[in-house]
Parts: sequence; structure tokens; C-alpha cells
Amino acid sequence: MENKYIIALDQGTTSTRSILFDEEGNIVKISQKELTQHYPQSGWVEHDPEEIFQHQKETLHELFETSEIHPSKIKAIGITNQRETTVVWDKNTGVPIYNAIVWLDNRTKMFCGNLKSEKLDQYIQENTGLVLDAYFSATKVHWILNNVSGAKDKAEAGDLLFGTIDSWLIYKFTNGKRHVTDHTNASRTLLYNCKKLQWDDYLLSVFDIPKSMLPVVQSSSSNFGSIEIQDVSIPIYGVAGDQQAALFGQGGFEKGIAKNTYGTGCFMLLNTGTNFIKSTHGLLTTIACSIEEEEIQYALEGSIFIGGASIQWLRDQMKLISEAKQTEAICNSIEPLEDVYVVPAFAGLGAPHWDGQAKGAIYGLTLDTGKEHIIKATVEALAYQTMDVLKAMEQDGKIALKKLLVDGGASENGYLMQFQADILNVLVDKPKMIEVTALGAALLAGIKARVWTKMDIQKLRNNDVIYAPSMEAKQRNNKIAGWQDAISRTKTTR
Ligand SMILES: Nc1ncnc2c1ncn2[C@@H]1O[C@H](COP(=O)(O)OP(=O)(O)O)[C@@H](O)[C@H]1O
Ligand SMILES: O=P(O)(O)OC[C@H](O)CO
Repeated sequence: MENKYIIALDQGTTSTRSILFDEEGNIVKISQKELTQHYPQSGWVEHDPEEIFQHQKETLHELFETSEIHPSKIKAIGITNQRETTVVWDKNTGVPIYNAIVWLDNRTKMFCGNLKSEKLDQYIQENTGLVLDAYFSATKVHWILNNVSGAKDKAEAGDLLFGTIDSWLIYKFTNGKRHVTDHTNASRTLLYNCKKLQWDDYLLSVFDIPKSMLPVVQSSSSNFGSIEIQDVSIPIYGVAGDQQAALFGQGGFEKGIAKNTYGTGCFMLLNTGTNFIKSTHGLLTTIACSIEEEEIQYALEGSIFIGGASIQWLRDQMKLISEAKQTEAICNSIEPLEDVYVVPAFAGLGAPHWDGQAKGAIYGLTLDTGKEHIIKATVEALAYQTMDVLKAMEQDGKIALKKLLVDGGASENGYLMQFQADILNVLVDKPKMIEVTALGAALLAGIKARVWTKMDIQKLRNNDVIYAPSMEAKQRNNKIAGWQDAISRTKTTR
């Protein structure tokens, strides 16, 4: 029997990966490159779009250089990407006119504040499922058009294109033949009407963005063009924003399934089926991965801006650790300390608080507080923030979750996962193969290529590690009360 393979391209905030999966969902090869982070001013975060494309191309080619597998064995490619991150490039040269403005960048927070009105906020929530925040692409595009010399005129003349990272990669890989995106990525721009499934003319006029800049929107599992490798043309059959891809890769294409990904940020998504549920507790409504001929499904999302990024902060700015994985042993090595809390509001606070002005804070320091306590409190903050989002989700979704599916780099930290189960008092279920985001993209591509069906996910996902809660209720409640106090002291809007 002929061996079949699927490749996932996973372009994340901190790294760019290419992953080769076999037909059983096993990882045959991974190639990865770290991405340079640029911080030109306080609160600004940029990536070089050319570096992103080069890294994606190099890691993809490396899969073939380091394995015996010929490109003709690859049935399809799926792309998954950091969402919202905005690239604007010249249609005639294919060259970006500015760096990619990253989702974490909040340079447009004042602009958002000035635009805010009850009417606009309501329109945005009802039609895009989002909130007016610097996180999403619309104000980033607006900033580029108004701050790069000549950009506005060029955009009006139809000479500029906008895309999230999936669009940018596809445009480059197809030599400018395709300017496309999928429903999940479009739903993060603040420009897409998630009910009508079309770009929203009213919002385009509010943000003053010409429609000619926008990509064509397709189902997540559909034909996005092809990539030539060694004279073989491999179809791109899957595209999804990384958080929706992770939900899909966790088997979350049924109503009621929730997952939390612990990457640079933490993102919890709950599939709500074909219902567009409007949150009343600070969550977002977003489109889940879509399949041709199937009805659109929605998800409620809690976006936490700083998750694993706070562990990078411990490493790179505070110099308290030399690598992220050290934190697990440090957390396990010290006695439980009740009262140190790190609130990592380094990019403001996302869901469910949406306080763009908040700044990070540490509470409960005494003379015997050591660096280990700060490290442990930073790790625990991922779990507390997740708890805030999960509570909002249970209220909006009118459900009581019994189990949380987890993945992402920081889910490798066993201390964090046990603490998460203890604080939530629910089971935390981590698949042994944590590359669930890439698996989701591969699955979308494999469905279109008829290598798999949705129902193959259980077979592809492998065994799980389950963390069961073991903390006493009194201790849990005390810890939670301390966190709530810390959060309320950090917020600028009370
Ligand atoms: N053992 C660990 N404990 C805590 N955090 C970790 C651990 N391993 C990785 N991380 C954090 O996880 C993040 C990387 O996860 P990943 O899913 O690759 O992120 P992304 O897709 O956002 O680039 C980094 O921010 C890193 O600090
Ligand atoms: O790159 P990640 O995994 O941190 O994901 C970033 C999110 O897509 C931002 O919305």
C-alpha cells in the first residue's frame, strides 16, 4: 500500500514550524525556527514578514532534506497561524510596506478608546462577535495606512493588499496567484460579518479601509492553491487560525467541547455549535473551523494575552531562569506559599476584563519572598487567568464543564497542569501528542484530500494524561480569593 503523508505549517508567535504527519497522525519529522521579536517602542510588537516566509520555506524544505520522503507522497498541506497579526504589502512587488504588527501590539489602544461609543461597541459585538480592541487587525491596518508615507493613496488606488499571516504565506508560496484566507482568520479582523459571512461595509468605512485590500474568504478545509516542491505541486487544502485549529485537533467540532491552549497567550475555546452566542461576561464569539458544504459553527473564546510569555519574561527580562522547563522543578521544590500573586498584565488585560490600560503587578511580597516564589506565582497566574475565563464561559454557555482539554508549550509543565485541575476543580486532559494545533491543520487538509474524515480524530490523537483535582476546598477558596483581590487592585476600570 502506498504511504500517504500530510504536512502542517504552524506559524506561531515565537516560532515557525513545519511538521510531517503520517497517515496514523504520527509525527515523522519536525523542523522549527525561532522568530525574532521586535519591540520598537513600549507596547509595540512587530515581526518581519520576510523572515516569517523564509523560515516557513526553509523548515518546509528541511523536512525533505532530512527524510527519505519524496514530495509526491504528500497528499496535502495545512496552514495554521498566529491570528490577528497584520501584514500590508504592495500588490505589484509583493513587498510589505511595514513590519507585521503582532496581535500583542497595543499601539492603537488610544485610537480604540477614542472611537468607542455604545452604538459602535454594540454593532461590533453583534456582527463580528468581538470587542473594539487593539488586539484585532482592523486598527492595525488603519495605523499602517495612516503612518506609512504614501500608503493611504496607494491603498485607495488598489495597490495594497492586507492579510493575516495565512494570507501572506499563501500569497508568497503561490507567487502572488492567490490572495485568500479562511473563515477563522477572517473572524479575527474586526472587519468580517460573522453572521452574514462577508466583509462588513460599515466597519470598513469606520476604519477607513478600502475593500480592495481584503482577501477572498473560504472554508477552512478547501483549496487554497498549491506549493511547488521539487517540481511537485502540493495542494494547500487546510487553513485555520491556531486556536481554532487546536479546537479542531482536540476533536472539538461538537457542541460543548472546550480546550485551552497554553502558548504565548492562553486561549480557551468552547464549541457552541451553529449558535452565535453573544457573551455577557467579556468573552468573544468567533467562527470555528469550517468545512465545505457544512453549516458554520461558532465558538466562545476567552483570550488571555500573557500566558507562556510571562515565563519568557522570567527568562529574558528578569533573568530568573535560563529555560522555561526549569520552572516545573522550581515550583515543586518550595513549600506552598499562600500570598504571592503575579498579575501579568504586560499587554493590558484581555478576557474577561478587557482593560487595555492595566499594567503588570506583584502582590504579597515580604522579606522572605525569594525568586522561586515569584517564579511559582508567575506560573500559577496562567491557571488563575484560565479560571477567570472558564467561569465566564460556563455562565455564557450555560454549562458546567467537567473536563478541560489542554495543549500548547506550557501544558508540558506538570506542576501547572495539576495546579490548574486543583484551582478549577475539574479534570485536565492533556493528549500525549501536544502538537494539537498542527494536527488540526493537518486534519483539515486531510479531510479535503480524502485521507481522513473528521471521525478519525480519536485514532489520530493518541492517549491522554489526566490530572485530577486533589486540593481541599478551603485552600482552593483562599487562593482564589487572593487572586481576585490581586486582579481587582490591578484593574484601572473597576
Ligand atoms: N515547561 C514549561 N513551563 C512553562 N512554560 C513553558 C514551558 N515550556 C514552554 N513554555 C512556554 O510556552 C510558550 C511556547 O509554547 P508554544 O505553544 O510553542 O507557543 P506559541 O505557539 O505561542 O509560539 C513559551 O511562551 C514558553 O515560555
Ligand atoms: O501564536 P500563539 O500560539 O501564541 O497564538 C496566538 C493567537 O492566535 C493570538 O490570537
